Amino acid sequence: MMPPEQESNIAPNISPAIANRTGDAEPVEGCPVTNNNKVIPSSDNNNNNNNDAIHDEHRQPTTTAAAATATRFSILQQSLRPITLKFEDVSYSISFPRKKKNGCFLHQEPKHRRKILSSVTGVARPGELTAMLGPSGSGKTTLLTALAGRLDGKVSGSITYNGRHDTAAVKRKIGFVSQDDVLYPHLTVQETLNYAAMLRLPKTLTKEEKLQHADAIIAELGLTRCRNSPVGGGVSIIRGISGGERKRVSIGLEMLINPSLLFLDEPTSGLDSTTAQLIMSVVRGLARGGRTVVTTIHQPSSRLYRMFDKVVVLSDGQPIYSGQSGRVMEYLECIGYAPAFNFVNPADFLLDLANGIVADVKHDDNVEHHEDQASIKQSLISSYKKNLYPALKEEIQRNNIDSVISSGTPRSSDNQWNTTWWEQLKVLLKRGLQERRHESFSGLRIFQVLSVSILSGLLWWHCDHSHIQDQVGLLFFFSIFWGFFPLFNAIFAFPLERPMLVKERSSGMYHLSSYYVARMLGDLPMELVLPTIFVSISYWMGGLKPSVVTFVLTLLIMLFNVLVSQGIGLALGAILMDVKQATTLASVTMLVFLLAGGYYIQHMPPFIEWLKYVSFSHYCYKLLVGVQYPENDVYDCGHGLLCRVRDFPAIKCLGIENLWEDVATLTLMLIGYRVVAYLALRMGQPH
Ligand SMILES: Nc1ncnc2c1ncn2[C@@H]1O[C@H](COP(=O)(O)OP(=O)(O)OP(=O)(O)O)[C@@H](O)[C@H]1O
Repeated sequence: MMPPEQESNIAPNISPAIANRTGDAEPVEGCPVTNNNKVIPSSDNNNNNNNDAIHDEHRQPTTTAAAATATRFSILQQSLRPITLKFEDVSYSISFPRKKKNGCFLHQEPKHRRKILSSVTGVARPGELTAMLGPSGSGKTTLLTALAGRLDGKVSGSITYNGRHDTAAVKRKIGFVSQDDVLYPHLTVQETLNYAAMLRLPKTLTKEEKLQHADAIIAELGLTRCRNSPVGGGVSIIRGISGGERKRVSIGLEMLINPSLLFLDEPTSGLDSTTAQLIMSVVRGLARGGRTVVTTIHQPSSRLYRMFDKVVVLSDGQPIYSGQSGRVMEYLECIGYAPAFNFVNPADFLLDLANGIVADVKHDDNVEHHEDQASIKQSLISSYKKNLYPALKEEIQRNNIDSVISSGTPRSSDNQWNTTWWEQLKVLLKRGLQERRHESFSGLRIFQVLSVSILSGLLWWHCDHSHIQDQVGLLFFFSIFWGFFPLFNAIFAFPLERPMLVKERSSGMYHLSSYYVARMLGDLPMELVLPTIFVSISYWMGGLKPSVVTFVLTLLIMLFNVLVSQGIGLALGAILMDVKQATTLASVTMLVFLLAGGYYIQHMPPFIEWLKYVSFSHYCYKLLVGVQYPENDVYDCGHGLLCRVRDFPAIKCLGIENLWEDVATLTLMLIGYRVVAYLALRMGQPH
């Protein structure tokens, strides 16, 4: 292992041979292919040089790209810190509740455990591209997520980064490209990378340098042509850039920080072979730049397979090979699984074997061959344990000593946020407003509010002051409509943004509090403008008190109501993180609040009367009525008599006494629900 000062001076484009400085493992008796320590220049690997250039017809002239790349490297070169990833006996299980029969568990334990990963061992070094192969469901994604320190639940075994177990110290040096592209669909490619650059690049860089860096990535990934197109996709399936371009944007987001350790989950899934080749060339170029790159891949072509330096092959969560990609066939031949043809794609051959299929295996009379799939898999697992595992362990043990000596203490900058809290808030707010501008002021929403306000204005058209019952009906409608509407909008906020939040928080991009405040502030324009339009129309059409002061107070109460209702929606969404469940619960809650609001039932049985005290609609309704009908307000109650409005039965039983108490209760609710939403988010997110 290199001394630290030597490590940190590795230029981004160092050769893998320089990056790999480790001792040689002893060959294990029986099979010669056990040297996992070096990138061996096999004929396969030599061919890879042809792939280093990115063949992209959409790329900018090389001079632009080269200049941009030079800028990028000069800005971030010092942040590249080679990381050796070692994983030893990594195992992972999940537990499921057992099915009940006649109310009883079939087995003694109420849960059963399923092993997903079993004792996976390997090493990935700077400059190397390591691929995880295996059939679908073999545990590749689980292993990748565990290695990136992002797997929920307990992972047994040891995972170290330069000999250290602590992911927090290297969190911001790790890039993770998930299988599904988690991107904002309405932002353009340029905006996506610009905002990420503003959040992820160190505060030592100026805004211009950050944007310049984003430009360089766009050029380098051949995204210049589509830089101003929306990313697309998402739940509403917006038409945007192609799947391959979207994948490149995802990779670009991770390239921005010049990660020392890059994980990619099936970066080529669903892409044509040329685009897959292009993406893997980019990935390989990143590895050759001194990064440690680990990727899962489903069914690589032989061209792609040749790009890998190492492979880890899984079968039902158990490793059957872990080592040099170029020597896998030699190893398989040695353990009696020689291919029947000369030109076989090693990846196909490996996947067949991992599935327990030996159709393409040369028949050798001297070697005993199992027929059933389970025995074949078992035989491969046993061979791995006998031939490869001891050498891997020995290599890890030997290098552990070097790593501890060479890794030194983590840099203080590794644990710091890249940007200040205020900067995060500003960028997140701007990004949120830009992303949600369509949904916030969509024509449909405006139409919805306008039509309901005009309809209610017509229904209550110039309602006479003596028709108290009708007027309080309009006020109650105000409080209920603007209780439902913002609540159901707010419910979607966190469940829909969860994947993005988890992804960005896992990368240490921002404080949860800055995100939370930005999200709340970002929603305000829509939450406040629409009710203002509504009240302005319905109030005057409905013939409520023609006083500007009363109108303004009514509007303020409505806006207050909207904020409280939004808080409940945010809290329900954050607690349940499931739109369907949250919507169901919200409907029940609002129904209860509506019934207990004080309009429909004036004399509730005492044992259930408490419901009205938790209903924000009740307080809002009381305030609206209190403002509309001051203490000494009178109405014509027949026979030429004038009666006090507050003595009207529907108002009297509301018990309007001290309106400030209602304001205080609503304020408590306003703060309380938001605190609950924040705490629920915090508990469900990476810290
Ligand atoms: N949280 C979970 N709950 C239930 N099953 C899980 C969970 N996580 C993983 N599994 C199961 O573990 C196995 C491995 O899953 P994983 O996603 O790692 O496989 P994979 O090799 O990446 O598959 P693919 O190539 O299809 O993406 C699968 O059978 C999957 O169903």
